[in-house]
Formats: sequence, structure tokens, C-alpha cells
Amino acid sequence: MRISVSADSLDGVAEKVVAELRRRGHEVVTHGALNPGERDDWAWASEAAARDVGEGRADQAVVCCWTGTGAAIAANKVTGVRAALCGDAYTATGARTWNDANVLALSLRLTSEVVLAEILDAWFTAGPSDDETDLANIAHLSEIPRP
Ligand SMILES: O=C[C@H](O)[C@H](O)[C@H](O)COP(=O)(O)O
Repeated sequence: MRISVSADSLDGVAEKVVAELRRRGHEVVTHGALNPGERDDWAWASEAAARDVGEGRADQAVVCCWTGTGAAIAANKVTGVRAALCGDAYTATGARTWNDANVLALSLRLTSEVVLAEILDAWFTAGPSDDETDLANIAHLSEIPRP
């Protein structure tokens, strides 16, 4: 899978995310602090990675900032992106299953290497549900008017 990864700093688990994804056989594209010379503030870095997904240059993205909150908010502004801030494997499984999330947002501060591996295991194992109600919820996302 081609995965775009952004971070607003190299603190915490940022470079581990890239290494772990490559170790799992994914092609990784980097943005923000992971790509020297590119703007690394969280709104810009996360937008760049999310746009890769929204515009078809990547299958999925992982967006990171200190808390993960700003990265998730920015990614969710991009059409076609469903970003989920995940702090544990259960949330990651739910995000893929019930929300068909295509962008994983992570906290650089709170995500240990062990929890990162658990989250990625869950994220790449789970797939979208075919339950009618789940599908209706996903479809409705594109019907909610933007201001
Ligand atoms: O949601 C925002 C993120 O957690 C940022 O990583 C945090 O605000 C730190 O950003 P800065 O280093 O620009 O103050």
C-alpha cells in the first residue's frame, strides 16, 4: 500500500511510524518535519498527507502531531478523507470497521512504540463493515453540507 505520513516534529514516535510502515512492506511518502524543506506546522503537514489520499496519490495516510488533534482536524477538512485519532488498537479497529477511516491520526507524545505496533496491527487487519447502517452513515458524510 502507498501511505503518506506527516508529522509536525521529529519528537516522539514520528520516525518510528515511517520505519514501521516500511518494515511492513508499505511504500511511504513523507511530509512536514519528515520531509526537510517542507512546511512542518501541523495544519500544513497534515493537509499535505491528507491531500495525497483525497487526490488519489496515496491509499491511506498517517498524520501525526503532539496530541494528534490538530492533525486529525486538518486531515478531515480534505474531501474524501475520514481521519480518526487513535490512541489504542480497539479504537483503530473501530475506525476501520465502522468509519471506513482512511487516515490514521496519532499523538507523537502518547503513542509508545509498543502501542504503535498494536494500532498498526489493528488498522491493517480490520476492514470496512458491510452492515447497512454503517454504510448509510459513511454515505451521509458526503451529504453533510460544508459551510
Ligand atoms: O494539535 C496540535 C498539536 O498537538 C501540535 O503538535 C501542538 O500544538 C504543538 O505545536 P507547536 O509546536 O507548533 O506549538
